[in-house]
Formats: sequence, structure tokens, C-alpha cells
Amino acid sequence: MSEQDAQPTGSQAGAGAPVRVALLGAGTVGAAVAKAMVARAELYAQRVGAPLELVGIAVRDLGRPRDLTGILPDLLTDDPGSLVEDVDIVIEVMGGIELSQELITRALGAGADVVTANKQLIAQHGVELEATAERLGRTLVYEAAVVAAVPVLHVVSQALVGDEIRSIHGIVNGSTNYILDTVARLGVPFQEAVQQAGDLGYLEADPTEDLEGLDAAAKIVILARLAWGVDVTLEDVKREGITGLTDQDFEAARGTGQVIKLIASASRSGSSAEPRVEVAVRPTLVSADHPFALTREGMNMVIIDSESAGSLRLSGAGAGGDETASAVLGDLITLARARVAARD
Ligand SMILES: NC(=O)C1=CN([C@@H]2O[C@H](COP(=O)(O)OP(=O)(O)OC[C@H]3O[C@@H](n4cnc5c(N)ncnc54)[C@H](O)[C@@H]3O)[C@@H](O)[C@H]2O)C=CC1
Ligand SMILES: N[C@@H](CC=O)C(=O)O
Repeated sequence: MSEQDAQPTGSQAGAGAPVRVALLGAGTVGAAVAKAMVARAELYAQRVGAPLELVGIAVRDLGRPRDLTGILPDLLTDDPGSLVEDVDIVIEVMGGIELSQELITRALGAGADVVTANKQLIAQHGVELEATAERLGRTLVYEAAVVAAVPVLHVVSQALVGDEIRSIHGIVNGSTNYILDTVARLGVPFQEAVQQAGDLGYLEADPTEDLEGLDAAAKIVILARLAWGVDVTLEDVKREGITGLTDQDFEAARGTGQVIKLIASASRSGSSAEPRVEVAVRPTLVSADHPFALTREGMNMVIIDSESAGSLRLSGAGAGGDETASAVLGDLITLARARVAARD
């Protein structure tokens, strides 16, 4: 065995030993995460107190050409299951439900902490996955799943934990905002705008999730759970997407000085101790000078109204590879630091 092979790994690692990371998925988000891990390796080692070692990257098709500059081709595998059992942190950016759920559960069981950007998975199975993580003393984090680069989950679950949130309204889907804005402001035909949103990496693998409001529904469910600790599900969301909108709808909006935005909302009635929550996603007419109307292209905005803080507005990139990677990498560094601190 070489000296390098003899290095302890995983939870037995010594203080300066690498934090071992597996990346599941190298599409729009995964490729941006991998590239940043290479380009910022030294900076991240400083911030974590130990190097981050990318031990493998799972992709569906090994033969597909992809730009992963600086990354050893040997790291790629089409067997994601081979990566989750001997690492410190798993980053799941594959999307989908069953396989991702199974791999995350296995990773937690094997002692890894997990970062995911998978909002459908968290909306549908987040409660049980978090319970699994808690039972095993592990951590599951998913800041990137809601409004990509904008740290809205941190604000709702931590910064405002001493306050009482009354409502959350927002544009929480980048691709539909891009489409609505491009159609209304630039007169681009609807289908062409959908194509452009796909080219920019904003659409889900199944674009109907965006267009029919399912993606926004998952995000508002996650926000409502964190804001009020309630058991809200996707079925509770009164949902309407943007595919039913016609040229006449856009013209009528323009004629009245308004724009159409896909607004997700969660409102509390009852007390904070016994909240009743209504959640909805629907195309909504917004006055042209409202901050939502000025939220253009792939940008998102969330307005949180709470008892003490009043109205808070958070805005920024709601989709895109580098932008979403920013949140994934933030979660990664936070988990890695905690693991290194726990070694001492
Ligand atoms: N693109 C965006 O702007 C954002 C995406 N997200 C979420 O991040 C996740 C990934 O999104 P994208 O990177 O856009 O998707 P993508 O479709 O571009 O990439 C998915 C990657 O996972 C791999 N993959 C899928 N199934 C696999 C399997 N069975 N075995 C091995 N590899 C497999 C694919 O080969 C591909 O490399 C999704 O959950 C999405 O909802 C979250 C926020 C923003
Ligand atoms: N498809 C999503 C990507 C980010 O969550 C969107 O358009 O917002």
C-alpha cells in the first residue's frame, strides 16, 4: 500500500485530512459546482481548514461530451451508488425522485452529510429524509432548492426564527419569469421564449414542472414548512401555470399598465402557535411599478412580511448553473467546516 493509500478517510480522518466529497450529477448545476471546487480549491481549503477532495462525479451518459475543465476524466462514473458509501459529504444535483431519495438515504446511513438542490424531492420526501438525517446524527441541507442564489431559506429558518412570519409572496421560478418578461417586454413569441429559457439552463429536465407551476409549488411548500413548521404538501397548493395564457392576456395587461407574473404565496391565519396556512401559485396581474414587475429575466424576488421586521425583500438570480452552484457551495463549505471542527 502506498503512503497515500494509507491515509485515513471519512470520519476517521485526522485534523488536516481531506473532506471527501461525491458529486451526483454534472449537468447545469453539477458542472458549475465541480468547476468551482477545482478553481477555488485553495480558498476552500483555507475556509474549511482542510482540503475538499472530489472523489467522484456521477453522470448518466459517460460518452456525452462535457466541459469539465481541470477535472480528471477518471472521476466520472455512471454508477452513482458506488459513490455514496465512503465519503464525508454527498452533493445531489441529479434531480428526479426515487433514485435520488434512495442514494441520499444510503449516504446518510453510511455517515455522510448531504447537500441537495432537488426541490421536488424535498417537497415530496423532505420530512422523512430530515427525520432520517436527524436519527442518524447527520445533516441534510438544501438552500439551492429554493430561489437558487438567494439565501431565502436561511432568512426564513434562521434569521427570522425570533419573529413571527405572516406571509411570503414571491416570484420563485426563474424560467417562467424569463418567459413572461421576454414575451411581455420584448414581444418574443411564447415558444421561442421557452426555448431561450432552456438554452440558459433555467428549465427543469421536464419543463412542464416550470410551465405548470409545479416547481414554484415545491418551493412555496418548502418555504411554508420552514416558516411555520406546518405539514404542507404539494396537494395543498392551489396551482395554475402559465401555459393557458394567451396573446390577448398579455395585451390586456399592457393596456391597463400591468404585467403578468407567476406569484407563489403562503399566508398564515390563526396564531403562530396554531397556524393555518394557505399556499398558492398562479399568474397574477401586477402594477407595472411594483417591485415584482421590475423583476426581470431569470431574476426572482421574495417579499416576507413578519410581525417585528415588517416587510423584507430578497432578490437575485433564481436559476442558472453558477448562481445555483453558489448556494450549493455555501452549504458544502458549511458542512465541511462542521465536520473538520468535529474531528478536534
Ligand atoms: N438549473 C437550475 O437553474 C437549478 C436547478 N436546480 C435543481 O438542481 C438539480 C439539477 O438541475 P440541473 O443541473 O439543471 O439538471 P441537468 O439535467 O442539467 O443535470 C442533471 C445531471 O444529473 C445526471 N443524472 C441524472 N440522472 C442520473 C442517473 N440516474 N445516474 C447518473 N447521473 C444522472 C445527468 O447526467 C446530468 O449530469 C435538479 O434537482 C434541479 O431542480 C435547483 C435550482 C436551480
Ligand atoms: N427550473 C427552475 C430552476 C431553479 O430552481 C427555475 O426556473 O426556477
